[in-house]
Amino acid sequence: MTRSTLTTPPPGAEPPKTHPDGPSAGGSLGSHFSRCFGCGDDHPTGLHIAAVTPDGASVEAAFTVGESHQGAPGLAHGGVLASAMDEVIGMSIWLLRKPYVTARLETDYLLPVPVGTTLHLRAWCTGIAGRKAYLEAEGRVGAPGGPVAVRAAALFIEVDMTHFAEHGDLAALQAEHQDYEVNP
Ligand SMILES: CCCCCCCCCC(=O)SCCNC(=O)CCNC(=O)[C@H](O)C(C)(C)COP(=O)(O)OP(=O)(O)OC[C@H]1O[C@@H](n2cnc3c(N)ncnc32)[C@H](O)[C@@H]1OP(=O)(O)O
Repeated sequence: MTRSTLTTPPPGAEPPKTHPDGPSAGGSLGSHFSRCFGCGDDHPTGLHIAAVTPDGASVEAAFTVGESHQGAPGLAHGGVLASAMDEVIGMSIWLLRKPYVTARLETDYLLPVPVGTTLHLRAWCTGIAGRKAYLEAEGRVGAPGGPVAVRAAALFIEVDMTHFAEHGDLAALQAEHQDYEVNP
């Protein structure tokens, strides 16, 4: 894909080290927050993406484009597809059990995606350099080996829990993840 230097691991980047508390090969990831637009079960209009990890290091999910995801008539909105990419990439970095946020997301749209299409999504980490994580994702039409409709590359930055305390609603996050501490 067309990927900028900002989302390309620099020389010396290390492979990701998955956390022992993360799901093992074949396990489900679950939602990181019930009201998340990408994965939350309680979000009324969200994407409801549910992922598994085939190997403990990458994630896979299926996302069916619905009526509410249209941009042009009958076709998926590009922003919705970018959201799906962001979500599975975020799920894949959560295998490290450290909080990261999206700093940069690059997306290539290779094929139009009609309403009713199931996209088979996959995301993985290509390297870690300090607080920076480099990640990629793809969405294939109809089957895990189908044609690639969307590709993405991302730079995620590791933050600490004060990021959510200062800018968001840490209490809501901790209500679902009692293990998070603001000052671990
Ligand atoms: C606990 C579970 C939580 C799960 C969360 C799931 C989230 C799902 C994914 C999302 O949707 S996250 C929501 C969308 N993203 C954001 O709201 C992030 C908004 N941006 C920020 O909060 C800050 O800009 C950020 C934390 C990313 C960085 O700010 P910092 O002050 O911590 O770091 P700094 O600006 O010093 O940048 C650190 C390094 O990253 C680089 N960098 C930061 N932003 C960049 C960018 N956009 N492009 C390229 N490089 C970037 C920056 O140049 C620098 O490189 P060097 O160390 O080499 O100097």
